[in-house]
Amino acid sequence: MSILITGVLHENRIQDILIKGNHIVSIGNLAHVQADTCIDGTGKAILPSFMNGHTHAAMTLLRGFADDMPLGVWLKDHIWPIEAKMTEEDVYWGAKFACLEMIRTGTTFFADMYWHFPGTARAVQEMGIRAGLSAALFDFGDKERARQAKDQVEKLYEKYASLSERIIFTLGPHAIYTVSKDSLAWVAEYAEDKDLLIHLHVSETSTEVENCLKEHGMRPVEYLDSVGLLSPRLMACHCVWLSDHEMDLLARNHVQVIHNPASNLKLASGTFRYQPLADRGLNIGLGTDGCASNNNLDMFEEMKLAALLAKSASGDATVLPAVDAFALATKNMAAMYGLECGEIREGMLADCMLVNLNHPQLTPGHHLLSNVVYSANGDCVDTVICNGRVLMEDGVVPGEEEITAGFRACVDRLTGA
Ligand SMILES: CSC[C@H]1O[C@@H](n2cnc3c(O)ncnc32)[C@H](O)[C@@H]1O
Ligand SMILES: [Zn+2]
Repeated sequence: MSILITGVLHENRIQDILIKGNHIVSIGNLAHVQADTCIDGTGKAILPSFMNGHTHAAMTLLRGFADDMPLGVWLKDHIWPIEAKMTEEDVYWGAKFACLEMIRTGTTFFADMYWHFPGTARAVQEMGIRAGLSAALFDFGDKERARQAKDQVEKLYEKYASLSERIIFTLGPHAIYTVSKDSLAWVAEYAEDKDLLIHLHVSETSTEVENCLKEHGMRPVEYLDSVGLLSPRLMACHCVWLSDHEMDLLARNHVQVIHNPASNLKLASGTFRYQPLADRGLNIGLGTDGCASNNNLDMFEEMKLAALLAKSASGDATVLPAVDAFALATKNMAAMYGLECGEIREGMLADCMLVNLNHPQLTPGHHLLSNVVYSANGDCVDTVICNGRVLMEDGVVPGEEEITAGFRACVDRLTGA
């Protein structure tokens, strides 16, 4: 199958783009080329689609369910009790609805950590999107729970590690306060053995640091180092409360960091220090976190918040310029997952979006990436392609009504409405 996008803005020039199979094969004047599908790119710009580095997709079910409280209370008193009632079917519809929102707002990859892994995997398969799905692991220090959790991870690995070219299987130990030292060490070994990435919440709140100091006599990143978890395999989410020594440890071990600006702000977790981490050469990506702490999956908003926070935290308006904020959501994430996407170039995977240049928030067009980062939102996205397949054209995602109905039915059942 081939797709020809004609007359689209790419790197300040009007060009044609040819996609064959799942790759971008040619960029230039392609007036002579025939393709199975033709998309008129007039008045549009092509950009790499976004990659959401940390979310819990099915938490769309809990959007607006518990707001305006700190992480500990939010998780223990509100989120975990209702999550305990969720079925695989709920997670499937929650994740499908999340995929719909992501596609509509220009995202074609998400890194997920959630319960009922098969539900999310099924949604990803059906929606045509790409994902890094982590097998969640919790044991709360209980030996029997740890045994069961590891068993479950191994079973999921057997079934999903090579199931689909669009799913990357990863490990998801939740956090140092919910996973025992033995299980964290097991995760490090298993990841090495099976060549897997690890997705973990790290140093999200000051309480996490205080408790770690009390229990282990060291700070969270030092503790992770002692357990053997620091390596380029680790995608450390949040990373809000880091000492200089912890930043050095992350850099020395080439750990990858995911910034979650909206969630950190909403839960008042603290301020991510972008510049000191960037100065150390760390690869930094961007994520929304789940819909119960954001409360949407729009990566445009996330880029803007990341840029504004970095400037404010450093007192320097030159920090995290638009082009770098865009990289957080695209090519930095692609590097993290070893995917050849995140840029529009010949030979790259055909994961891309067309934005509507006539949208007021992209007008006037002095500088496209400035507009994309500081002005636009998901509403500016017109067309989305993932792995060479059109998932949305002219703002239409096929099957949207059915997905919304299935999703609403789950929310009603879950909340007894
Ligand atoms: C094992 S499934 C993931 C688990 O994480 C919870 N969660 C969502 N957002 C956060 C956050 O910001 N910090 C810690 N844990 C979070 C989610 O509700 C699931 O229970
Ligand atoms: Zn999270």
